[in-house]
Amino acid sequence: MAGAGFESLERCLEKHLPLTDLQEVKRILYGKETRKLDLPSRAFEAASKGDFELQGYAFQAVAEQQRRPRTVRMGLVQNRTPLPADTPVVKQVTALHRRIEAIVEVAAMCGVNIICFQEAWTMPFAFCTREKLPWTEFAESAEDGPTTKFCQELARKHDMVVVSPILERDTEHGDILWNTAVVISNSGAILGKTRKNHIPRVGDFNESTYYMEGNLGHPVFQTQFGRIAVNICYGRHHPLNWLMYSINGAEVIFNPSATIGALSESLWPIEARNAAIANHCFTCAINRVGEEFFPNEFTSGDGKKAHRDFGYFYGSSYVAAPDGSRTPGLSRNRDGLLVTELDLNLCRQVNDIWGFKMTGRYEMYARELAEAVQPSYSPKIVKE
Ligand SMILES: NC(=O)NCCC(=O)O
Repeated sequence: MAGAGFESLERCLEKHLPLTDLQEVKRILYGKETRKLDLPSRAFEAASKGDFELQGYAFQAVAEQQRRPRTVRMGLVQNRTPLPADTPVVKQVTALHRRIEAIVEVAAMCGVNIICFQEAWTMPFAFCTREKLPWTEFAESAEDGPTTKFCQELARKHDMVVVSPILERDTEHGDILWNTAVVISNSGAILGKTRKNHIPRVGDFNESTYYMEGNLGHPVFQTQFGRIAVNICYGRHHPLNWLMYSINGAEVIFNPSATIGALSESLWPIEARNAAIANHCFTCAINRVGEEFFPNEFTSGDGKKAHRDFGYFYGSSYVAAPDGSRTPGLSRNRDGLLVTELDLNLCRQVNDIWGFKMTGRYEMYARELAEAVQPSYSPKIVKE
């Protein structure tokens, strides 16, 4: 399994393929080419000084007669946890706030309107350990926790919508924990929150030890820069989850994630991209980077020896468009900011061409699914 040594699929192709082959391979693998964004040189300088990657691409839509282009810029952030997992909790959170603050400064230089961080961005991904303390101490109120306050400051300062996926402690409902994304308007007001609907029970992703499936449905947030939704990590394996955000009107669906190479790397380029195609919307797939080590050994329930690491988080964050095109990914081994310019008019344009909403036969599936979930249901298998 490749670790930090393998930088990215794109670099590998660029290194080994002759230019004409590369163009054809990219056309087939990535769809219509995304234009490189002309970002300010001071942004690249700041990124280089801050030791993170900066890439920018634009998706284009056709000019329409009756609608002006709805051009917005998204920022996707992927990062390592800067301090070891056994550092005191507040120090870790503060270090992550400082790291993100620096990246958001660069996003602001690049004119980003909406920024999204990775899943549970204020903490190491400690759910593999199945231990409660100190990990549950990373949980915060979505409404007035220190991280939400920090993000409100960022939003006001930079006139930017901030999507902040955190471990939430809901003090109004028995102090229970949730895997939540807080959506903060560019005014600094909290627009609302949304919760992870599908909880993994796979490999070391022992997340059901900590929280349950979300109970807020599929909210879509109307921001000044378009309608957005958040499908957190493992939710990307569930096509109906994407569909419901889309049915509620999402034009852009973020997928803040934490996933490792051994489990999902070959699925990663497909799932969010397929969701963009199937739902006539943009999707933004974000993954964390690097390795995380925990103080106590844990087993993975696979008969192998106990260990202290989670595996390799492979970054590779990218954006996919409704026409099936996608940006190259950020690297597998560095912190990064991916800036993308989208014309949201592309969603309706592709809908008019492919018509998946029109041909989706949702009433047929609603009826059949309603029958299929009844305990008395038996599969309709035709036998000789
Ligand atoms: N964080 C999370 O849900 N990870 C599950 C693994 C995956 O979906 O790739």
